[in-house]
Amino acid sequence: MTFASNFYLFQSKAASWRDTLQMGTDRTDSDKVPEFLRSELFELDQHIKQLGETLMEILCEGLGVEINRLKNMACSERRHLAGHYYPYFPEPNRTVGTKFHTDPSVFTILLQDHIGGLQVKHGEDWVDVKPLDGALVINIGDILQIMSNDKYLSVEHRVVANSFRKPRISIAIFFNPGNMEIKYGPLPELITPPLKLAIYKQFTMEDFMMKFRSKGLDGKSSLVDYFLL
Ligand SMILES: O=C(O)CCC(=O)C(=O)O
Ligand SMILES: [Fe+2]
Repeated sequence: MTFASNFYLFQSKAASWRDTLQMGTDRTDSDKVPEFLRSELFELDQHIKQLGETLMEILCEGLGVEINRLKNMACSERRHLAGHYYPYFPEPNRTVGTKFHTDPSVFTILLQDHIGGLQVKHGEDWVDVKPLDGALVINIGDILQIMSNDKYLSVEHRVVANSFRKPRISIAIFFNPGNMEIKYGPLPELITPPLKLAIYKQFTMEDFMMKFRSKGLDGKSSLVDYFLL
């Protein structure tokens, strides 16, 4: 479990105006998770896992691959929660809530409250993702972009600094692959030369995490670019 107010506070040009509490929700038995919230977190995680796996089936259907393909590659096995708290900031043009980035995950399930501030890049424009009561936002992440060989593209997004007089709260749950032994990359059944060639190389999650840590939270993925063939 970690608590931080920036991705890399000392390397970033601007500090993100937020505090973030992060924890792996697939390891709620760990003594790193305070005992008083272990059972609630476990219950939340069961629901999230089920929802994530249903989404994976739908995404596999969209790709035209066997519906359990992503699940069988352990894509629902690592679940990581980030609880963000964006305090009121009186000069919203001077910094951001969360700098623009794509999520490195397979995908992310995001719950935002009614304050708003999340934006996605559409062409050259930033478009507000307006809060909708009871709705969850699903962000495609870099790993799914690579596994789908660019059929699904990871979404560039950011959060503007919160100029409302109340704090904004959001909860993101990242789904990450959990198998450290196998290689990830474009699913072979999507590659049918000479018409469809693989765009990315195969890599282990260790390679991927090493690259992610060295890159930081910075713009549209040099992370996916790094794995281009
Ligand atoms: O706070 C939000 O709405 C988005 C947070 C986010 O993009 C992230 O945690 O990766
Ligand atoms: Fe994100």
